[in-house]
Amino acid sequence: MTQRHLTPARTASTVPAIAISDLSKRFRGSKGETVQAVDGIDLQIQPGEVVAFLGPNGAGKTTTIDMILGLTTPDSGEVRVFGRDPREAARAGRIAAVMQTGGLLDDFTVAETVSTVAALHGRTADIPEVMRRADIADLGARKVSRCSGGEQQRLKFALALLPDPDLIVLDEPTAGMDVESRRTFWAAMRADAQHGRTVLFATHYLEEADSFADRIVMMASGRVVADGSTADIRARASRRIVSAVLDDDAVPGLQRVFPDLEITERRGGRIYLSLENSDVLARHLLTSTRARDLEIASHNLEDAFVALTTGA
Ligand SMILES: Nc1ncnc2c1ncn2[C@@H]1O[C@H](COP(=O)(O)OP(=O)(O)OP(=O)(O)O)[C@@H](O)[C@H]1O
Repeated sequence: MTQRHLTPARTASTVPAIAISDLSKRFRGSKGETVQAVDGIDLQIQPGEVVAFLGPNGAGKTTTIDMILGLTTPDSGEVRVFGRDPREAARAGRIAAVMQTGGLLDDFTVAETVSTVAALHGRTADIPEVMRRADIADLGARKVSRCSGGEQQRLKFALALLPDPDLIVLDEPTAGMDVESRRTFWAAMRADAQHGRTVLFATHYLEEADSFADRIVMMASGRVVADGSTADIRARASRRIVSAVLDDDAVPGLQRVFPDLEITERRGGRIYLSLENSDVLARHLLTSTRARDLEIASHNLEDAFVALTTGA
């Protein structure tokens, strides 16, 4: 008997898992106004990366994900998934999604749900392994309606694994779950990603992005406001913020001296600045500019997130 097994390790490929160029999408708001949900983003995700899309409500994460899945058509720009049109990639079983809501039938048991979808994909031989990977092997007899939110999401994760996709996209898969369920969900997902599957997930939780992603892409107001390895973003977040009362006309000079300088905020005549070496910046401000009332404050991850995503 021939059986297809879930691929244990994927071969490296030079084609990006996701290639997004100058992607935009507008909607008509409830009062007839134009909402620029996604505003010209560029992004490449390589095979095997585990990437978190992090951003506040309305940042454009879901709209971007919908375009990656081929559920929404861009107004302009392009999305390619493994070099193909997203719908073609989905038809070829290369991409699967775990969405926040919907998609399950309450009256089915967990096992019935998995077998029905497995039959559709011709993958019934993989059922035990998929259930084990999604950590639902002990829940087979339970009705979907009796499963907790976390168990239902793990079931959806199992269904997403059935076509053995190269890319899994999860849109806030743990929204509303308690800490323990979130941990179990991500442990299952993380173990699976170690086999080389590419994973893109949207989340509001910094801590989740930090624990489970190799790379964080922060979105705000339809734009990518930060993109780096989890370690980079953490380093940026742990930078100190130097603030001072400073005349506006001194700012261009500062930017010439420190090309990497970030202006994180201007409030009440005070300017808030971030540079990798805050000592050098503070010394320069005090000795070479008319800056006064200088303060240096440390920046936690939450503050960094707010500073980066408010587009300051
Ligand atoms: N179908 C639609 N019609 C009108 N406006 C929409 C539609 N879909 C999204 N928007 C708007 O586009 C913007 C981006 O929404 P999107 O859902 O992509 O953000 P998000 O980052 O996923 O937010 P959340 O974390 O709340 O899910 C928001 O202002 C939203 O109200």
